[in-house]
Amino acid sequence: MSSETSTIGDPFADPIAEVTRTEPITETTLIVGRNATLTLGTDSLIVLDEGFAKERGFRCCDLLPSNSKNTRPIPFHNVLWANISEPGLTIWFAQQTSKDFVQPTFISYSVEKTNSLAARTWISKLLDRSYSKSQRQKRIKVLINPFGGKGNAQKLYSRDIEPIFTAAQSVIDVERTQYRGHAVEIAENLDIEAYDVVACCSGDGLPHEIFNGLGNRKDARKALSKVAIVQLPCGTGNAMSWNLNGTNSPSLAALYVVKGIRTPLDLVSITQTNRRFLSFLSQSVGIVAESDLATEHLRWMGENRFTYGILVRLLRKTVYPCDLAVKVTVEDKQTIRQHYRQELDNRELVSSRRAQLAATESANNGLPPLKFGTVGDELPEGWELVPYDTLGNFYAGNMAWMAANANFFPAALPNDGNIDLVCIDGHISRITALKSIAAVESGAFYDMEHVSYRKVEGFRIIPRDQKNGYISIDGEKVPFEPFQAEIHRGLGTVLSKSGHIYEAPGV
Ligand SMILES: Nc1ncnc2c1ncn2[C@@H]1O[C@H](COP(=O)(O)OP(=O)(O)OP(=O)(O)O)[C@@H](O)[C@H]1O
Repeated sequence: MSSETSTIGDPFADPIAEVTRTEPITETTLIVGRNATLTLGTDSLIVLDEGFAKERGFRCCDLLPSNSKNTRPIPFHNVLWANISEPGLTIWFAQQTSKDFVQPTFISYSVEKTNSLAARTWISKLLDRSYSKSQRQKRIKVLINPFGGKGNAQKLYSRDIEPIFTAAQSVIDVERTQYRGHAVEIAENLDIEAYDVVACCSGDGLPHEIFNGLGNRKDARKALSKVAIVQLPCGTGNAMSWNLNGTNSPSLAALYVVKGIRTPLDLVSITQTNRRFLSFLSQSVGIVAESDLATEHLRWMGENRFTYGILVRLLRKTVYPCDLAVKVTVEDKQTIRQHYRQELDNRELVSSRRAQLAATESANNGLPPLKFGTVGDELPEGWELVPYDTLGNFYAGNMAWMAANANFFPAALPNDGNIDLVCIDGHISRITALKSIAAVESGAFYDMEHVSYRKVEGFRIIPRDQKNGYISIDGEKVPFEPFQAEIHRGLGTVLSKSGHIYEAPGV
């Protein structure tokens, strides 16, 4: 285990020291055997081996792209582990065999006894460069939903994911979920001192359950800040993996978990009747919820069932009347764009990306108190219920991509303390409606005049004049009843590629 994992004292301190290693690296080249050297380059380990030309002395699957006859680069990002033992020095790395697939392999060289101290020092520098800010040898609780997606999560785990974790010397503990809601119970009872990560081999359903299980605990805030929740995409909806790692490939996602940077994630409290629960992805009322949840009978259509559901409703000009009160933080698109662009260069520390705790609150407390109360309370001061008689689409997002190619919330940020809210009137022309669908994919959606896009801290929505309808929270159906939402800045923790933005194209 890396020596950087100590969190003694402040339970909200990130276990990964937020330091940039600036020590000068004087010895970057290691001579291995008579005819080979290993050099730490700018982004890659450069393997120079006279034997490559003859294909001798290089004990690996040997499918690396070749720079020259004798030289092969291995990007630091792909280096999983390195060690020295009796036979010599071995470096494990994830080898890209196609655009969407990596698999672990290794190179191995003998090292002279007299050179072993230098080799150990060199390995330590190699691992520093390969892991940078990411924690090494993460302790991972793996959850597999045997029924996720097409029911092949177990197969994907064994074939694509586990070998990467093992080669990276991760400490793994695997459990299969047995029934709906099982992951909530697992998170409620998890020994949070024993794990750094909960990795869900599933769609977006299991991460939703884990956030909620941790949120139900007496030490919710500590648990949510200590344990990072990640998705290894094995479901039908894999929005979490798309947003945080830009991929739907289980093996690439596994590599990103190994190299992931701890990132605080805003979470949203939802109150409905007497219940309070957490949402990490989206809340929708109307067309999006209905197109997803009311088309279960069309599962045979695959991903097209959602588009089909939307088209049918758009052509019928379906409306979803409601009363809506919103606590807006940024109203106009140009200011939102500036807000987003500022974040691109923001290298703020993990600790300051979480909401500050009031001095009186203990780190071990449960969920933060609700600033705006519950849906059953009087409207908070300054909020006003506005009737929306012809609302067509109410869609609130905490992440950008809602599915592959569905970048509904291009200005969404992991921890800016805002929910992005899109509202569209249901009486727009059919042509405009159809253009909007195409625009979501092309990226032109945000700037369309009829698309209202706001950043908000909370909202209350009261559907009316409809007997039955659909409300979707993170893709899960909840009762068709009024609900209120409120954001908590950086309450949760995930691992991401960048550490501060989503992988979807922004604004
Ligand atoms: N063994 C199980 N039997 C039945 N349901 C389960 C089991 N394990 C997990 N679940 C439930 O499956 C649901 C969907 O999970 P997940 O998101 O992983 O899959 P998905 O393929 O994206 O599914 P969906 O398309 O239904 O959202 C979750 O609500 C979870 O509680």
